Amino acid sequence: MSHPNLPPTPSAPAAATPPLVIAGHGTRVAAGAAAAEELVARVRELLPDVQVEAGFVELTEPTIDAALAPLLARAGRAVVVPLMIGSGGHVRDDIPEAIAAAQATQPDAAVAHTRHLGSPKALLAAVRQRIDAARGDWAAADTDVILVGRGCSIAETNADHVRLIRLLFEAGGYRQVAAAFIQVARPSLPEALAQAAAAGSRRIVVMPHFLFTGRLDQWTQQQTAEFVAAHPEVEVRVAGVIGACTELAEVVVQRYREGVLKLRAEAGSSAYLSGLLLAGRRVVAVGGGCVNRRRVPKLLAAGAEVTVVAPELHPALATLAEAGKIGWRERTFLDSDLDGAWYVLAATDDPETNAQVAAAAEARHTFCVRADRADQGSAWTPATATIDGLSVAVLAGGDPRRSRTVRDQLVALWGEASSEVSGS
Ligand SMILES: C[C@@]1(CC(=O)O)C2=NC(=C\c3[nH]c(c(CCC(=O)O)c3CC(=O)O)Cc3[nH]c(c(CC(=O)O)c3CCC(=O)O)/C=C3\N/C(=C\2)[C@@H](CCC(=O)O)[C@]3(C)CC(=O)O)/[C@H]1CCC(=O)O
Ligand SMILES: NC(=O)c1ccc[n+]([C@@H]2O[C@H](COP(=O)([O-])OP(=O)(O)OC[C@H]3O[C@@H](n4cnc5c(N)ncnc54)[C@H](O)[C@@H]3O)[C@@H](O)[C@H]2O)c1
Repeated sequence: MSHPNLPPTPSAPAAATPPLVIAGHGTRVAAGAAAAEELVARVRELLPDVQVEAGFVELTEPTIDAALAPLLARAGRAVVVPLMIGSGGHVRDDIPEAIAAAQATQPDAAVAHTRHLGSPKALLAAVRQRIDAARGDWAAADTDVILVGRGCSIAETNADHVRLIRLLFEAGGYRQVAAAFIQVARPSLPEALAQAAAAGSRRIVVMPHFLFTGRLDQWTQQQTAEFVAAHPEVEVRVAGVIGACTELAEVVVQRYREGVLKLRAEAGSSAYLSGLLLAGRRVVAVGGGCVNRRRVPKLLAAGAEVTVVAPELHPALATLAEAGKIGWRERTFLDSDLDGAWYVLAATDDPETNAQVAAAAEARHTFCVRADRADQGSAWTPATATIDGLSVAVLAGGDPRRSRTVRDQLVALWGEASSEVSGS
């Protein structure tokens, strides 16, 4: 089922492949800039149908807004993935500001700014490979690891780094794993090295937990060299940075896919979902057949005062009429039936009558569902369920089988979740 006023299906090419901006930090170090380019090339290989560009917060051209603006002009939307391990000021402030600057040039364009990279399993595996490559012939159980992060003024970001210490310790079988920060936060790398040596460590791998080589990596090497010169009794090896590896490219692609979903979710629907409180309000259902037979009991459950207009009624509706639970006008529809109505269902088997009902409702500024023509009404009926006071309503842009299926899946999920909670 498809209608001209409905949003495009997700399989339309424009929806499937919004362009991607990989938002990196930028560096003064040529090898670091080259690694960023290599990473972009790897992501392009993984996403052959997507235009992939890089933009940088500082030090490397182009800026994020300069990379993003032409993509928004062309495609009207884009995904921005921060090429950053932690969520510091760049992710929280600089990238949103750059996005806002690009959007100022294309006010109607949609941008999905995804999560930062974090430390998913794939990246952690790459970190372990770097540590183990540096460790070489040393047994893991004899090796201490110091994981060097950038350091940030935001405590949560530093805490994320410390969390990795535990994960690496559990996964790697090392003697000890400790955290250090190259800037802002403590312990500094010299402090962490001194502490490890004082605690008896004789073999230490220093892991610069940075994406690419750059100043932070250079400082890590310098500070380690100074420590080694002063402590000949301790052997220290410095591991390589994460680098433009497949694992990193795959995490970027994963973030991109999350961004595409976000764009689709934000694109919205031509229906604005709302919960109608109909208690004590008059609702007119025109037609006494199968469709209204399904819908009228739900309207009654919501407390609506329902009047059905139809020459004949489905037996279930007739029972309700006999019991005085609904009003019944035993005839064909008249426009005046809608006087005083808050909500209207046009569900006869005669399209002309349904059109007349919809027009009369429109003239009264009353919302009206047209059961035979999704595109001609002013409201749609979702597939619904209410369990323990939680209601779900699913619309599928006029595809009721899809909304019913998803509703049923949500109910099943809800059942599983509640049985987990109750332990039954
Ligand atoms: C979800 C549900 C809610 C409910 O009704 O409570 C609902 N339809 C349901 C069932 C159902 N609908 C149809 C069949 C028979 C055929 C089949 O099996 O496919 C069955 C099955 C049956 O009757 O058993 C056919 C049909 N439906 C519409 C058209 C006209 C058109 O598309 O233009 C035609 C073709 C008519 C023709 O051929 O002339 C239109 C609409 N139906 C909607 C809702 C709205 C879209 C909501 C959304 O975005 O999903 C919308 C646009 C307007 C509206 O009516 O509100 C409910 C499942 C609830 C549940 O299971 O609890
Ligand atoms: N939206 C949906 O979920 C859905 C599902 C199935 C069918 N449909 C569509 O909705 C229409 C109605 O479906 P149904 O299964 O309820 O039909 P049905 O044949 O069971 O019932 C039609 C009803 O309309 C009444 N009617 C006919 N002319 C009328 C008039 N001028 N004034 C008042 N009442 C009048 C009849 O007396 C009967 O009660 C179908 O023709 C079909 O196009 C919609």
